[in-house]
Amino acid sequence: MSIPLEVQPIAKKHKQIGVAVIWDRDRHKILIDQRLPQGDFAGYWEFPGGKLEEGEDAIACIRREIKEELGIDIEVGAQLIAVSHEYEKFIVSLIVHHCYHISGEPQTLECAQIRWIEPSELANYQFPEANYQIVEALNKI
Ligand SMILES: Nc1nc2c([nH]c(=O)n2[C@H]2C[C@H](O)[C@@H](COP(=O)(O)OP(=O)(O)OP(=O)(O)O)O2)c(=O)[nH]1
Ligand SMILES: [Mg+2]
Repeated sequence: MSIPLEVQPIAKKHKQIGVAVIWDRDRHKILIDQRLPQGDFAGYWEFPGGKLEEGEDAIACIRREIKEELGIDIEVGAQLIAVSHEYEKFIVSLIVHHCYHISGEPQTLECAQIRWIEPSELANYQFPEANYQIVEALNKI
């Protein structure tokens, strides 16, 4: 027997996101950006990154997204953490890597603003809920 259409649960979209914790040359500060004033999580702070494309792994995704969003070249290093979180409308898996700034001045190509901060300052910024495990992992370093 089939379930009537109106009572079938709607599967939430699952987004796989490559995320960069970019360390400055002295490896003391990390880069965070503020999302644009429209769209999902408008005005929240985040670590730059975006959706994995077909056939791409997290490392290639992060390198591409950082070039697109900030216009800089980075070295993608070891994974810090992978976090999955269910939001009201979708599920995200964030694959987070330590990254190192190689060259170029970060530009606000797809975000409202950019800041270099010390990990201990993360508590002063509003991040999406999925980020709290990332912040915790960074505070343990
Ligand atoms: N880049 C990034 N995304 C994050 C973080 N935390 C978090 O929950 N996300 C979520 C918000 C978004 O739903 C998704 C990635 O955002 P995005 O702006 O790069 O891509 P998107 O999924 O909004 O793109 P689109 O559907 O509008 O095409 O991951 C984070 O620290 N960085
Ligand atoms: Mg993005």
